[in-house]
Amino acid sequence: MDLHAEERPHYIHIDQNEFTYRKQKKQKEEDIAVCVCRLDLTNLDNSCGERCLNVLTSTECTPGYCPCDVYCRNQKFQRCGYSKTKLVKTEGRGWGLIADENIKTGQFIIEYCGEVISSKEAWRRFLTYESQGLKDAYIMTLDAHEAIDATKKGNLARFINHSCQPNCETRKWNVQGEVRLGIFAKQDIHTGTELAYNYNFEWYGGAKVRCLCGAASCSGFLGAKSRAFMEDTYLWEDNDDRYAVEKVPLYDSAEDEPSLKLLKYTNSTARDETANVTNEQSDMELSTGTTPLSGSGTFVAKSMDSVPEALSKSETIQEMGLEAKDILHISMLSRRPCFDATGNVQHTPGGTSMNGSKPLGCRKVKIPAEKQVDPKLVIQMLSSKEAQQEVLMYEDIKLDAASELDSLYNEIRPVIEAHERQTQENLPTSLAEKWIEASCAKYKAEFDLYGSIIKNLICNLKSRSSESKLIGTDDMDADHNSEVLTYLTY
Ligand SMILES: C[S@@+](CC[C@H](N)C(=O)[O-])C[C@H]1O[C@@H](n2cnc3c(N)ncnc32)[C@H](O)[C@@H]1O
Repeated sequence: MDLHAEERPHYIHIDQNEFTYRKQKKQKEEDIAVCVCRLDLTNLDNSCGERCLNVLTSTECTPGYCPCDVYCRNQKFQRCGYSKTKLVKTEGRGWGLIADENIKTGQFIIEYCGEVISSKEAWRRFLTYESQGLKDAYIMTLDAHEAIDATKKGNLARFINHSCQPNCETRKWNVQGEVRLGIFAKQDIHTGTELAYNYNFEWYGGAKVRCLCGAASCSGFLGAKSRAFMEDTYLWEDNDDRYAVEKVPLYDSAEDEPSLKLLKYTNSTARDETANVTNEQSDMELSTGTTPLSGSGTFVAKSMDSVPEALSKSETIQEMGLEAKDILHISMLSRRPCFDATGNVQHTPGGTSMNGSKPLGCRKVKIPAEKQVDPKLVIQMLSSKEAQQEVLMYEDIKLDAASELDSLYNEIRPVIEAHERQTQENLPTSLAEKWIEASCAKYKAEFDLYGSIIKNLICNLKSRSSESKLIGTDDMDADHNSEVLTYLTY
């Protein structure tokens, strides 16, 4: 570092996160993800490269368990495999970090290290630092429950400044059971270029810092989309039209984040094709933003980790007419098991981005009604005993699968409650696997039941119409057939 000693910023350098409010997790052997890469000493570039199953799910290989052994290239966080960077003094933005080599798109630059603390503690520290007059803020969100504070202890990543048009981004990786925050290149970066990422969503820095990034699309403030910005009741400076209320950007998490529409479970009649839901309370959404609750009936959670937090909002859930297990069920089944490119947490819901959408709660949502088929009624329409027995058998299997899933939920409940008390234990992989298996079994049972109903109704229809042609009772069967056809249309 080309700095005079007296100018050097004061902080304690650490290479690994420190755990001050809880113990670091010890990964259980059964939870270690082992990839299927093959060590090829003649081509070491293949050792846990971009096609490694762990790399694809943003999980680092665990030393001693990777088939590529010491040649594994997927342990960059653990081995501090950083890009070369240099600390420099910027104009107006304090210290900053520049690239000290050419960096390629997607390249890991550095881990954001600091003290891992609870979100509650993060807010407490943020207010304390602010009251102490600390100008620079160094607390970043890790997940829905935790943050990293690099104010007193950290590494060079703490010097990376914010830009509204950044060349870097944050991504979360799973390293031996802990989530870790890394800074990655969003584009090719030439040596000597300042590194910057967008602090939005992740930053505990308040709304009072004017952004000097100089980008044409600059939002005016640091963390303009952060929770702090939205909640802060700061009195704007007089005669400064950058602080004019109408110029303060409105935050709509749906514009930036993938979201998942949760369909409300309805007991609507089979003839209801769709329901146009304008009632705000019927519009429920899981998205990946950090804002906890925005708008009545809108439910925003950050990640799989947030589901339990989401569940604790029991009032909202009751308003929605949803049971906690329904939410867990839907969210668990709709996750992609990887981190997304925008740096959001692993296992984000795989919904679509909703650019240009109206503010939440005002949108009209077309929700298809769930159609109910009663197998007992279907059985009455079937003339063959075998057909009736087959449908009954599949119905039994479906009921068993549903009750298996319900009882498994009771096993998962303590983990959810632990999350709510913030003494969090992650859901053990074995239990998560059981849940997925039980969910799949239930879907298969439903598929088999409805498949059997369709097949037997069609056979019934065909045999009745050929019989009635033979004995001339076409009209008598017309009513019955139209009833069957109604069911088949469902
Ligand atoms: C994580 S620190 C970055 C390193 C900091 N510049 C330093 O000297 O230690 C975040 C602080 O840097 C400053 N900063 C970062 N990006 C900025 C920007 N685009 N405009 C103005 N200030 C910025 C703000 O004071 C912010 O609280």
